[in-house]
Amino acid sequence: MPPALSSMWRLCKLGFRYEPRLMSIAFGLSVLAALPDALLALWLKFLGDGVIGGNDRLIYVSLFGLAASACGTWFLRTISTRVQRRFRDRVTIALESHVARLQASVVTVAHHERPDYLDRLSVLRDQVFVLDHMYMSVFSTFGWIVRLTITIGLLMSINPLLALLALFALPTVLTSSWRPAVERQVEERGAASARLARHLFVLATTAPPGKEVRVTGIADRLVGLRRQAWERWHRPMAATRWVSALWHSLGWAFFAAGYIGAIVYVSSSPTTTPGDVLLVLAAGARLSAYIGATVGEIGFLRGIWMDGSRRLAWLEDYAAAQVSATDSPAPATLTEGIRLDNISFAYPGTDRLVLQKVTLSLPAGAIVAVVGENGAGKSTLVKLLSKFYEPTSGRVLVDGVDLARIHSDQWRSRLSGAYQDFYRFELAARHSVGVGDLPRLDSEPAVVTAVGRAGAEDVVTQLASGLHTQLGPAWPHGVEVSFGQWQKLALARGFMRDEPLLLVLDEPTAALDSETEHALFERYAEGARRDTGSGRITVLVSHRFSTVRMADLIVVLDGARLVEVGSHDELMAKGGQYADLYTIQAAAYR
Ligand SMILES: Nc1ncnc2c1ncn2[C@@H]1O[C@H](COP(=O)(O)OP(=O)(O)OP(=O)(O)O)[C@@H](O)[C@H]1O
Repeated sequence: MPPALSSMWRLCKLGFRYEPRLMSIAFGLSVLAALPDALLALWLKFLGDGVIGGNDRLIYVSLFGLAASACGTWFLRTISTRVQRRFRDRVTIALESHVARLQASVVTVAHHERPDYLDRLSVLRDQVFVLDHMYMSVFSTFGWIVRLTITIGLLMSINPLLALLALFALPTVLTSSWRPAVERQVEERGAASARLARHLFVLATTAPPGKEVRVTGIADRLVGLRRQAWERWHRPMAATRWVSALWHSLGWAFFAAGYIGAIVYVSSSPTTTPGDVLLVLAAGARLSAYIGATVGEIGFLRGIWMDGSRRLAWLEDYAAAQVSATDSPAPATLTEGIRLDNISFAYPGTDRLVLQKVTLSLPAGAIVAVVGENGAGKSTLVKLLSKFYEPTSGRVLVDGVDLARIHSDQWRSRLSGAYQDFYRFELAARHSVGVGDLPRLDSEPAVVTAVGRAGAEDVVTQLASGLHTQLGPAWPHGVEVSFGQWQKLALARGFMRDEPLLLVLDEPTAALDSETEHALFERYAEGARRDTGSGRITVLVSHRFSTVRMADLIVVLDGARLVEVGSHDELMAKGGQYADLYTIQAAAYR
């Protein structure tokens, strides 16, 4: 089966899995609704022959048929529309949840960071809300095919040669199935420009970048850049659509010629009855309408819905391919620690190594600080430890077991993290913190403890309803808090789990002043050293040496390589890169 058809078939099966009964009824009704409509030409033939030949029985049969067709069409269409609406509502929710679940199930974060994947995902995100139309399109296409078959059968009952009329419609079928595919290719080629145009629009019109947009006076430039990006997408699209319109017109002109020829041919035959001519006129006219509708529906199917289903199938396959073979459970405690064994890493889709041959032991129970210039690879190291990516070469060993073999979900449930680019969960404050440990989302004592660990009590005290305050001004009774306050709440979220094996703190307090950060980590380090049961390793990325110096082990990265490892005293005594950086920063604070 061609890939587009097989992905559409997968989407049909998905709809059937979620809504088997509604889908079957909606499909059945669509096909049934085709019958009375298609038989109209036959009733007209009976009427014509009955009137001309004075045959009352034929007249009554035709009148009854016409009435039944009209009522049947109306009745079936009304019920079918209602059932379809219900099916579409329900299947849309099911598909949205399916896409959201699939995205979240991908164990790596490459699909959120690679431009080529982002383009596919952005188109899929837009399309998922309209994928329900695909089912309607498939049902309608079947309905139109039933109409077409009956109509061609009726024409052939007058003269088998009239079946050739359908051949005249072939060019329209071809253009309608080929052109949308070409249009989609052009659209996909321009997807990066379309995404840029949308991004620039958001940049120019939303609140977060608002201040900098005004201070820098960049608004006009953004508008200009957006226009250019939009035109880069739109110009080739518009040209492609013009060419499509031209091909469609030529196709239809060819069919019109065949239709006129058929009427002339039938009318000139001596055996033809007036009813036959009426049938050819009605059925021929309907044939063009049916072919137009079938072709239009197939065009839509190919252009939008098949394409959407192909993207969905891609996401399903991608998510499935990311499920690596894991056969080891995550350990309950760490005894030895984590070892990076000759790790090198390049981000997927690139070939520049951002970590090169890093070998390093993080002992169980240790607090490890990672320092280095911007872009040295600190966050990347954290991502590898979190299993957001697999190393390009080398291994991460957790108590001697390759992290690649440890079940990703289990490993994540043993992790905690707070990041510089934290997310603002606009929920009630207690939930915004509580999502850090979902099973205890509603446990207020657990949230209060986490808030205490992060030194965020002052943030909560200032909220009108304390932990019950809704965060985010866009929500009813929602309040805005400062960036630093958001960051403290994010840190509290990272501290929600009581016994993580690995706690990663990737510049989580960059918005706090250095004394507050220092006091916070001093308190944290004391607590962590007392609690030696789980063997928890804390990895802290920071540019502040006053905080870094209290770590048990300091790792210095420079240009993707590990250059120094040791305690503060050891590294100072060595007089290397760490000692230089520490001395410069200490002098600046003096
Ligand atoms: N998703 C990505 N795709 C491709 N390259 C990336 C990606 N993320 C980071 N990089 C590159 O990897 C290198 C290391 O980045 P990383 O974020 O690990 O540095 P860092 O030491 O944490 O820097 P900083 O102190 O500025 O946070 C950088 O050169 C960066 O450009």
